[in-house]
Amino acid sequence: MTALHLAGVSAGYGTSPVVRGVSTEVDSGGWFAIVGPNGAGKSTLLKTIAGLVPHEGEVNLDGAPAQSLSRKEKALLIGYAPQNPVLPDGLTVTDYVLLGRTPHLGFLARESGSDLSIVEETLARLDLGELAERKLRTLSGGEQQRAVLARVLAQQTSVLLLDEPTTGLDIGHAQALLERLDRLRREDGTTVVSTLHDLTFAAQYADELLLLDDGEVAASGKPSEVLTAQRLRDHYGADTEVLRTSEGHPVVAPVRTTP
Ligand SMILES: Nc1ncnc2c1ncn2[C@@H]1O[C@H](COP(=O)(O)OP(=O)(O)OP(=O)(O)O)[C@@H](O)[C@H]1O
Repeated sequence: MTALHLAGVSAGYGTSPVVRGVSTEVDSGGWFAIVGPNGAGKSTLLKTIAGLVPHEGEVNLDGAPAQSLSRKEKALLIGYAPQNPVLPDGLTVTDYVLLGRTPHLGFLARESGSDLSIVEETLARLDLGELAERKLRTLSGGEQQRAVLARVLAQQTSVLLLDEPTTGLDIGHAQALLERLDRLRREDGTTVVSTLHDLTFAAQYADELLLLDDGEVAASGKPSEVLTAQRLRDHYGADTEVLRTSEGHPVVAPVRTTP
């Protein structure tokens, strides 16, 4: 089943669109990574899917045009974690992650014991259990990033839109998070759409990559097809070698050009 369908999507902030003519499909339970150089329009495309930037063309979620869904319907379907979220710094980690349960509550209803256990379990999974009662503003950058992802995971949506989810995370926490997302899609059929600067991580976890450059699709397909040294030179201006792991996944290694 198709979780996300884009046809001829153009979007931006003013009169001239930042993203132009993007068409693609993402299967339910798939992992789709949007990659590309700084300013290519990756975050804009993700915000467009989340309904935060006006667009032309078709954005369909689970077969329904995104514009036809109410705010609540969208919040039950899509969890969106922005790249630089504004954090309400007076809140504790637990209270903040509980906000992810809001779409599941009835009008004026308070969170139930089951909402609290979902939050507790999510915090434990993201290695935040010991920080549960800490104020958000006292957390390190990587801990805050994990709290933002915990809020989105606690929302328990079928589609996750994650803007650079591994930014600020050390290699171990980044890997643990990506593994967690991978398990979610395998066990619950959650669809993951993420931007990722780390192309080696993108190649390990995503089954499809969309390479954006200057707002347009420069290439799309399996990571091993998209990630070539020539493309990385053409679109990032980077000198790289594309190596392979023992399992055959591409590893993008930057190569020093000066002697
Ligand atoms: N709110 C905004 N108003 C006006 N222009 C914006 C806004 N947000 C982004 N842009 C512009 O749109 C273009 C694409 O930005 P976007 O954040 O989508 O790129 P990106 O590929 O996610 O970049 P990065 O890798 O640096 O995070 C950039 O030129 C940026 O300056």
